[in-house]
Amino acid sequence: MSASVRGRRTVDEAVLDDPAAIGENDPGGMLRATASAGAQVRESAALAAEANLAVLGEEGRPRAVVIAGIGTAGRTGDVLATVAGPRCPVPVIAHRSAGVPGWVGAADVVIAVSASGRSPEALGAAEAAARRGARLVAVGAPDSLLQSVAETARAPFIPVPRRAPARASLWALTVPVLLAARTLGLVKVNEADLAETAARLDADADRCRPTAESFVNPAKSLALGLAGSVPIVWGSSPLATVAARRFADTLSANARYPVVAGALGEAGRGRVGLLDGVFGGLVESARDIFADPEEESESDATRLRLVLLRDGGLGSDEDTDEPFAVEERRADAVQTLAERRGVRCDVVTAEGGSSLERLASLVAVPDFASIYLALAHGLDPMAVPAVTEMKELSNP
Ligand SMILES: O=P(O)(O)OC[C@H]1O[C@](O)(CO)[C@@H](O)[C@@H]1O
Repeated sequence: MSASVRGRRTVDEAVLDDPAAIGENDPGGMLRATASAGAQVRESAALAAEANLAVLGEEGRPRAVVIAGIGTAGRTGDVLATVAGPRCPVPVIAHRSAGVPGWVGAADVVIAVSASGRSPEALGAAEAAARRGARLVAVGAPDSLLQSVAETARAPFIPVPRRAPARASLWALTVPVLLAARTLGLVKVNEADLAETAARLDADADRCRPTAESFVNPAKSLALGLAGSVPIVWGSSPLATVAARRFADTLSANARYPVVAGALGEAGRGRVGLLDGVFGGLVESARDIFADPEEESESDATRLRLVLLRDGGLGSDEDTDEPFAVEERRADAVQTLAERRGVRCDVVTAEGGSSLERLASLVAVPDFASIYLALAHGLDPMAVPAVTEMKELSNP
């Protein structure tokens, strides 16, 4: 095994109630970076206001919008698509490979996003957009390659200060993307929505702070519930599904857990079968509820743990693909299924008036939970040796 892989196979719960141990296990300050989510919203809104986004709107409504980027930068495209909603008059497409789709031309807008300002995917897309005469806007680190490509193309650039790793910059990258789309008339995000989203992220960061003990800290208790399990994260609505996929991103990169994540509507037609299987109903039915947990070998068995992200449904039915009642019935049904099989289920329910705030309320606690789960395993949530080695081995 590589010397760079460290950590404990089982969790040490005590670490989570020891702020000093938390600090030692998080030398890069991933918790602090994540707690800046609300500040990121405010800062990026101010930076976007300084950029000349108005030029984007001068040529009117585009034929399509492509958001080009990879990893967290790519996730911002999914956020825009869900905030724009099914009534958005033009297609909003998250594009995750280098360049742009073959059909992109002068009638379209490309938003190239890269936290470092140097991913080949975002750079390739920005260059291709400029070559094809598409309107371009770029979002990423100041003084980066992406900035110079945008400047050469005379395209607006929003300089987002870099916080490594990129996954700690979700909100800093997302807000400029949303505000560019607002200039194009595709989303209705207003100043109050941004302020309320930032306030919600601040409040959740406070509830999830390292000094709040596990029994009052929703992120620590979610993390401990997931310990040793195979998490399944399903979102009840398109918006909740973006949050579910984000949780899979952070659980994988921060805590290094394998995750099944997706939309409950889709999962209900196939993947829900997981609840019946080896890691679901079969292992739970073999559990002897009277056995001493210390001695019971079955307690070591790997189990599923369902995390259901429920959209509070405060948006009007007009803004959703499916009636809210259908999503609610489906979410109730999967909870019943899990209960019947003894599969544990955590539920996070969205709060807030705007879709952006509801999304924030489904992302914040899981973001922190992924970090606490890493810390309880003795893993540094920030430094991921496999990602670094992957880059070393695959770069020419
Ligand atoms: O946003 P960037 O800097 O383009 O990076 C893209 C992705 O690549 C990574 O840096 C991993 O190589 C991720 O952390 C990130 O989301």
